[in-house]
Amino acid sequence: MEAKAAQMLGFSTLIHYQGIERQSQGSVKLSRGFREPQKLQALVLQPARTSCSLRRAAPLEVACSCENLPDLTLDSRTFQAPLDEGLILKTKSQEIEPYLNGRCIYLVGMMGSGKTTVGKVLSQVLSYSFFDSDALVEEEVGGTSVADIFKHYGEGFFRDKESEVLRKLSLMHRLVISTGGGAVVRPINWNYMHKGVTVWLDVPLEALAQRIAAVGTNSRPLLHYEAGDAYTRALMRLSTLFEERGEAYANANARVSLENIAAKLGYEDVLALSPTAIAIEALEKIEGFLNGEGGHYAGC
Ligand SMILES: Nc1ncnc2c1ncn2[C@@H]1O[C@H](COP(=O)(O)OP(=O)(O)OP(=O)(O)O)[C@@H](O)[C@H]1O
Ligand SMILES: O=C(O)C1=C[C@@H](O)[C@@H](O)[C@H](O)C1
Repeated sequence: MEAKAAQMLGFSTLIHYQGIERQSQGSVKLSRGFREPQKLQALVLQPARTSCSLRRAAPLEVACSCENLPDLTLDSRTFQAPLDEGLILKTKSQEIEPYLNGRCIYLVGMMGSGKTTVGKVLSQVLSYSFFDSDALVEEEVGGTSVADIFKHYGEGFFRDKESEVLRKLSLMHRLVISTGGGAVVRPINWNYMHKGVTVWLDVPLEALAQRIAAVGTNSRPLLHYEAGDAYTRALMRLSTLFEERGEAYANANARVSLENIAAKLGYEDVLALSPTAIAIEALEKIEGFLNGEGGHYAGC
């Protein structure tokens, strides 16, 4: 099945993870089976803990170490595998979709963590509908923006509306929901969200601050205080919020750490990760959760 998948994805070579030695970041040594440097378009397969899983091929520097051949290091750019993330995403979503049984996916995470961006990708690939709970609150309050709701009615009023929106959503199926960054603070909201599968997008605060500084804080009232440049302001406020909420996010069924994805794929900067790469990781983590639920899902 793995060979078929590699062929389907257009890779000429399939390398099992056990057959390579990691040299340094982004570089591997092929320990057997490669007699000479070849023009590889390699798919590296790394068995996931719970089921076989297609790993994205990171840029590879290939070194040959067969008998009679000196180790050779080849230019990683020459051997960078084409990355059909879209196809991997589709394959993974088709694998797990039946086991979700229509349960909704709730994305939780700090402001700017990508819940909306990644949520839309997930909803599309799972053929689910997408909802943003902040947008639903705005509708409930006659089209008033979140910033104006905070300003005119206060945070408590907003939180009540948010809980009401989550209660209504918990009665529905086949939705991906981007929740408000603070939805995790009220225990009652977890009662609603745990009707589905909850996924925490865990993004380093510095990266969040960079994203938020780029778009401004006007629509994010809880970030709209401190003096200083936009990045420092956002970082200070995010740090305080995260101290209050870190534990609450950890209630989610699955944690998607952008730092972990970046390390796996050989990126130095989490901001370089595409929404698709993050969505693939989210599906893999959801798969892990479904596996742990009591053997309902055995993967491939
Ligand atoms: N993987 C990504 N690559 C590039 N830009 C991204 C990525 N994820 C999110 N962004 C950008 O970061 C900003 C915040 O993302 P998004 O609105 O999806 O986050 P959010 O978690 O829904 O935020 P909030 O809770 O504040 O509504 C947006 O400008 C979005 O385009
Ligand atoms: O982190 C938060 O508390 C918030 C995040 C946004 O999504 C909005 O729900 C609102 O601005 C509050």
